[in-house]
Amino acid sequence: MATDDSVHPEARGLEVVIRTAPMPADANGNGDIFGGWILSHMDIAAGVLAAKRAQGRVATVAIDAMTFLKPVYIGDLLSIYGEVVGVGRTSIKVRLETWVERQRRRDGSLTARQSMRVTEGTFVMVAIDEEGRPRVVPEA
Ligand SMILES: CCCCCCCCCCCCCCCC(=O)SCCNC(=O)CCNC(=O)[C@H](O)C(C)(C)COP(=O)(O)OP(=O)(O)OC[C@H]1O[C@@H](n2cnc3c(N)ncnc32)[C@H](O)[C@@H]1OP(=O)(O)O
Repeated sequence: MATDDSVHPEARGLEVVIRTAPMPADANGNGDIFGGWILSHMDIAAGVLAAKRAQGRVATVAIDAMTFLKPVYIGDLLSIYGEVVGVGRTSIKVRLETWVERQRRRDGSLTARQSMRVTEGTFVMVAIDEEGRPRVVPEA
């Protein structure tokens, strides 16, 4: 996946997996959105894409190259885009980008609408069976 900040993922044909709006309860002590909140949504997004590809249950085994590029503010509209970038015997690699649409500054005052990439990361998901053991990813 290209990581050119100037090219929106929708223009690159990536699908939005999760779209949500962070709330004041999701903020950290600085008033920005807690990284763990964003990460948990990315984990779910990776799970959705991997579960579709695996045609069933998956578990996260590793998160690689996770980068928080810019803070997320209360009032942002947050969208997670992603795609499957690799399939092993039992594992599926999903690359994700989180983007926000912003109309308010950190202090809540209105600003011109902006769109920016705020995180990126690669999640390794494993297809698992009913007992939680790795299973072979079926042919696409
Ligand atoms: C039809 C559907 C509609 C869709 C609609 C459903 C939507 C539904 C969405 C729900 C979305 C929720 C998504 C949340 C997902 C969690 O939050 S899961 C919770 C957190 N994760 C866990 O608790 C997992 C704990 N770990 C484990 O249980 C075991 O380690 C695992 C994952 C089963 C793997 O078992 P293992 O014996 O270690 O397996 P092993 O054979 O050594 O390795 C398996 C594969 O992983 C790779 N691997 C292992 N370790 C690593 C590592 N550190 N780095 C990279 N790769 C690794 C191996 O190379 C291998 O890959 P392949 O070569 O086979 O491709």
